[in-house]
Amino acid sequence: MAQKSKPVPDITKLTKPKAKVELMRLRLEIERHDKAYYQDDAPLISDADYDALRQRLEAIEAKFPELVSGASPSQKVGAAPARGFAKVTHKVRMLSLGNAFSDEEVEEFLRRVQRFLNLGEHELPALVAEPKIDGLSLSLRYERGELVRAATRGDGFVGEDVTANVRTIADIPHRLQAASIPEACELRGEVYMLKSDFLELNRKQEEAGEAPFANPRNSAAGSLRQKDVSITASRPLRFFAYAWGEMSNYPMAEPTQHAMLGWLKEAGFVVNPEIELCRTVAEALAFYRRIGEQRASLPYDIDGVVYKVDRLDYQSRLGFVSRSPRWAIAHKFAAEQATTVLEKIEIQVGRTGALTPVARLRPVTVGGVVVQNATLHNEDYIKGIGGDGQPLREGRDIRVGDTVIIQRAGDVIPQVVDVVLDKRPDDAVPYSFPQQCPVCGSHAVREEDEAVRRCTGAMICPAQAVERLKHFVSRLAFDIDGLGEKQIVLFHERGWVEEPADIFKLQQRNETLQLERLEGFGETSVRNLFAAIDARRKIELHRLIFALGIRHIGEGNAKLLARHFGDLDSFLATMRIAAAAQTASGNASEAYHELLNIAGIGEIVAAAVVEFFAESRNMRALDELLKEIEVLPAEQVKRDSAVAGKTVVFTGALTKFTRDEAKAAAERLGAKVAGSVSKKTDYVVAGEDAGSKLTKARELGVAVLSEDEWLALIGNT
Ligand SMILES: NC(=O)c1ccc[n+]([C@@H]2O[C@H](COP(=O)([O-])OP(=O)(O)OC[C@H]3O[C@@H](n4cnc5c(N)ncnc54)[C@H](O)[C@@H]3O)[C@@H](O)[C@H]2O)c1
Ligand SMILES: [Zn+2]
Repeated sequence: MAQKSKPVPDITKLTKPKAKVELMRLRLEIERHDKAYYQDDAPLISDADYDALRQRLEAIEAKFPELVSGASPSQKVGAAPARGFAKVTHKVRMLSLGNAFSDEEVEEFLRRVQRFLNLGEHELPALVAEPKIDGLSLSLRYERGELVRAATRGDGFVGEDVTANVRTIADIPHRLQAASIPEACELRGEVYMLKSDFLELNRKQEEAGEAPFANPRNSAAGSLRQKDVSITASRPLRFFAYAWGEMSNYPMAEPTQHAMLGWLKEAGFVVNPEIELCRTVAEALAFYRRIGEQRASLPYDIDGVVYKVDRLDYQSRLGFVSRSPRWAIAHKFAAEQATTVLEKIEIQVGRTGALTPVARLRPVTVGGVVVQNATLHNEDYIKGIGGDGQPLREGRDIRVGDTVIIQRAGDVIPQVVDVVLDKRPDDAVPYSFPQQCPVCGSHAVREEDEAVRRCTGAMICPAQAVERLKHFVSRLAFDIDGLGEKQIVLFHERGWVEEPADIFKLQQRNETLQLERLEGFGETSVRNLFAAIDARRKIELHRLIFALGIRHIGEGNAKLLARHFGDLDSFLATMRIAAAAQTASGNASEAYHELLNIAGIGEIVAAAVVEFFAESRNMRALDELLKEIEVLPAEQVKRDSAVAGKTVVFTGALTKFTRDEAKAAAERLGAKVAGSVSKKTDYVVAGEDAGSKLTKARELGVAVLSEDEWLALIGNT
């Protein structure tokens, strides 16, 4: 069923120049999705939509083979290793797999194999049929039986070094067990996560306020590719072994795919228990159907079946073409779909204020699972507009009462993919997306080029409250000793702190609240907490601005605003004028232009600031807060200091001051503090054990100062 159709040029009518342009467009789009999927573990589209892009590219290349270049996605595997990982060059390249979507394509694959090997029409090579696990492939190098290195596939040539992470996976032996062990071997397979473990992990992620993963595959990839190994260790990763790369010698006289699987098991690996050796195409296809029926009830996600020629001598004769072996093929499953009625559209407000539409469905079974809710992504998706502004579903919109097609494709979260127009009730009306947050009533806005509409009630929206309050007390904001995330969650749960001003009213209300009665809060700690809160009743302007939780206002922008306006009154006065002049089509006030003219503040940031102040609910909460605190004017930057206008990088362990102090002092003197060394850097201040930044500074000839030299330079000895 066509789930998505864009007005893309018809392939049969493409001229060569047009095809060239279209190939370029597809290549860029596929590369963008490859990066999101392989490097960031956060796909932007479903696998089915991604596969459709690739199929289109391949169809055009088949028509114009002379346009195939080495840069085409049809010639490449995965994506280059992400930054931050050491690189490992694979001794034997790691490949992808060709795809078959029908029985005919599988039969065609076998005929190709027979022709290539010069076999007779009835001489069918045996095939090993394996479930295609939806995880990420991993290569494990063993020397004299010891695990020495583990790497991801990367772009097939070079992968990411994940040795330390892999040592935390129980399914992967540190030492091989088998009777016969090659001197050196590289064993391969799939890292994956059980569906149940994935759901549990996502539940915990949500509780901790982290973004949930889209599906078990991304969750496994994201968990393995962690710089902090203890995070990997805490994730329930598993591994199926099914392949190998370099083998100094085979552990058996007549190696075959199935014998090697037996040996992998003997060596201590988990081998998938469903795998079967098939003698005929009929047997292979029967395996595909059986596994297809079991798919929903298997504890892990699979997206097809892989058939591999069993004899290894055949495998090596067959070799590979561009990105996949000739001796294997992946027979993919269709996405699981079902039809049901959309009963209601509800809007959920996320912790960051994003309004997400969710379809409430008449319950229906999709691939063995009862589905009652499905995502509708965003406002445009409901209207029938895609991320690129082009029509989706030929422009069909989605309405309450519609009969809809829903799909689960590798993704655990089902989605509504299409509408059956013939069944649309006569009285169905286009859905109108709320312009107000359903939780707090604040106006909700969409930024230019953003699909998401967000609640602007940053200071008061209950859906966002906990996140905002945590932000309010965070280190760069109010930074109150003894009032961390844990206490905020607790106070919020009890209804004691709903908005920032409440924090400053705790002491006054304590006769009724009686904080000292809470577990873990003695009299002393409560007294200390109140003292710490009092100490923050005087706060610098930039900390206050940062603490408000305005979208796009991080520490840097908060400082720009604070320095520009100098004190709270002039900041607020300008904001009020700008907010009053805010209209749907823009803002013509001088106040808004003043904001825009601040170096470093762009349109998106300026608009977000004004939206915040245009919401009266925020203003009320801010006024409440201001009754409790005194805001100190911004320290004026010295323009005549020795380091004014210079760019400084601090590196290594500093002993005379903390990083934050160093940064604040430098900025007060008009210097810019950067995170990395470049030609534009004026000074590198190196503490103890300074590493690559120091090396880079020397290479580039940037002045390197000790802490004392720095203090002397800024006249602070
Ligand atoms: N949604 C997106 O944006 C997006 C982007 C990129 C890729 N993808 C998805 O990723 C997949 C393409 O990735 P690919 O190039 O790795 O190809 P592939 O997943 O189709 O096939 C190759 C991979 O299959 C895996 N595999 C699992 N079980 C196996 C077995 N028993 N034997 C051999 N291999 C087995 C291996 O990891 C191997 O690398 C597609 O499903 C595609 O939809 C999605
Ligand atoms: Zn809200």
